[in-house]
Amino acid sequence: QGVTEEMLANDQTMTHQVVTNGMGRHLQRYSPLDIVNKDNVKNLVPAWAFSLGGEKQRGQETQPLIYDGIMYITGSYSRLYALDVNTGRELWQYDARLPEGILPCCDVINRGAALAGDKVIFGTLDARIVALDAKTGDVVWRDQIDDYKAGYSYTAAPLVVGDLVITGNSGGEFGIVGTVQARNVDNGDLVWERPVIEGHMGMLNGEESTMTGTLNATWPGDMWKTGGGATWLGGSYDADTDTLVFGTGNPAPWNSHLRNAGAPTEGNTGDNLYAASRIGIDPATGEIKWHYQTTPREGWDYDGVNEVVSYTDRAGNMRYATADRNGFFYVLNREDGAFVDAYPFVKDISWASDIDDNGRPIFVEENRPGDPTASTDGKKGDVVFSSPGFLGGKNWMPMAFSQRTGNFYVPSNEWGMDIWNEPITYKKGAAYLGSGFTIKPNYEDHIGSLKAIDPDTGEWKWEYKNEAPLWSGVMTTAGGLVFFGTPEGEFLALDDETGEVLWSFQTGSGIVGQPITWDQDGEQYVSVISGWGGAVPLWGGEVAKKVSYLNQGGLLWTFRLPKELASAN
Ligand SMILES: O=C(O)c1cc(C(=O)O)c2c(n1)C(=O)C(=O)c1cc(C(=O)O)[nH]c1-2
Repeated sequence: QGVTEEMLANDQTMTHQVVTNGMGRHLQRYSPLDIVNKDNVKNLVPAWAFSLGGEKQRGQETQPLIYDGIMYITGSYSRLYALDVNTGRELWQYDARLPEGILPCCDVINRGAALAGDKVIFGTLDARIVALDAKTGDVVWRDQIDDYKAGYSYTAAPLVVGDLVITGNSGGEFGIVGTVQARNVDNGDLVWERPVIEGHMGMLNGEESTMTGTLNATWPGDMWKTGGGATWLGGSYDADTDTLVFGTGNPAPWNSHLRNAGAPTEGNTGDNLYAASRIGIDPATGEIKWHYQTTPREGWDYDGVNEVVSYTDRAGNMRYATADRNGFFYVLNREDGAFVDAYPFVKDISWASDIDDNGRPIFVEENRPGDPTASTDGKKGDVVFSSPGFLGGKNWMPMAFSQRTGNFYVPSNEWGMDIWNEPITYKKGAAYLGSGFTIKPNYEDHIGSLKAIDPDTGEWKWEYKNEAPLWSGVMTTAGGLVFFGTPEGEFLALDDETGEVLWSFQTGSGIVGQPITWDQDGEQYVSVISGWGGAVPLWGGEVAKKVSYLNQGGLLWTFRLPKELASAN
């Protein structure tokens, strides 16, 4: 029988296993375990470590899953490993053996697998989805999400809801079209496909389905055909409203003047729906139920993919929270995705002065990169400094919510960029940006900034500064702890009320993975993968130079609090 729908639904409270990404479908990354607490966390010790081995040590972003004595992790270059959770020994591994010519934009990473019944399912950089027998690693079924030669790839953890496995796609830098696909989890048959760019037709049970919105209302000419909006971080399922929630990436190309977004015209807003948005989807049909666009008229690569966490606020309202690339932390209504409030979560936002009462940004027009056609040679538009930089006030690394404090713990970065636009035309499989950029730190002593944020008021309760940009997931526990890692290799536990460092461990490489915790035989365990990589070393420019001393790696660390040390001082 294996992993059931009931287990997926109750993952947050079934603390002896971890069967969902996000440690529960609400994506709170909050564990009710308090065996490890503020007093005894200093006694946490390594239980075992596992090396992913070989030369393929890069960007390890996985969140481990645990079921029936087995830990499942994915590794760089589309590999999946099953480990004995007691010893860390490898049981089996699957290597997707990627073809030449894959086009991932932002390193050869993977963020994790999904469990369903007796299968473990993951997506690969050549835009395939593979279902394996969870006990043996044998392939049960395999399917193609899209054409890797056109720039499609896949990096997210798939999502399982009932008898469907649901995936997004990557490739926004190549003018692909963002879609969400639902397959039958038993055999991989496509049930529906939902493009998220206006104008494209969807599919339902093999038939063409309704169009996503009104053709051309927000895009000029036929720019929508290669309009981007990659759904590259995957999504989540809100069972309380029976809604799939997916974020969509930047519209393509980056040069906003080619999409009417620079200067909207009569009858064409240049908002470029549904890029840079969050969308609610009906899991039965793939129809869009609601959308909220975080960055209309996008022009800075502010993908709208960041995770949407479901929670209940202090007044008892059902809310979503999401911390966007654009530097604003948004609160939405879970019933209909409607805008409730927005606050800055980084210090120096310069592209917009605020978000108005309708949830629309108040643009600072002079901080939009200029139109190259207005320049003397037509080749380079005006250079502007915008903050945050294109890698975002926060990128993909997930924040956590604490049911104990009611606060969010947001891994953010304080940086800006010089950015300019250039002419570009679409060519299959070629980068489709029409922009150039240089990321710049906003402060001498830190870029990374973990903030405890009260979602009701937007107040920052405390801030932990880190020299390098933060790129790891965050986890909170009922023991009053906030776990996360740094590119410098430290795995840290902070006090959730003060931000004080209570424990740290040097893992040997930069941490860009996502921690989990579970319990077994009355003891609490914590795991995280270490292995520097992802977008920062590739695209960070000046910042990449600053962190070029950091070593690659690939080690899964598991820590434990031995019973005899739980009460010791
Ligand atoms: O538009 C896209 O399709 C797309 C995909 C990905 C990805 O799949 O990793 C990233 C981005 N964009 C992106 O903009 C970005 O900053 C980024 C960072 C990372 C990473 O893993 O460190 N991936 C991606």
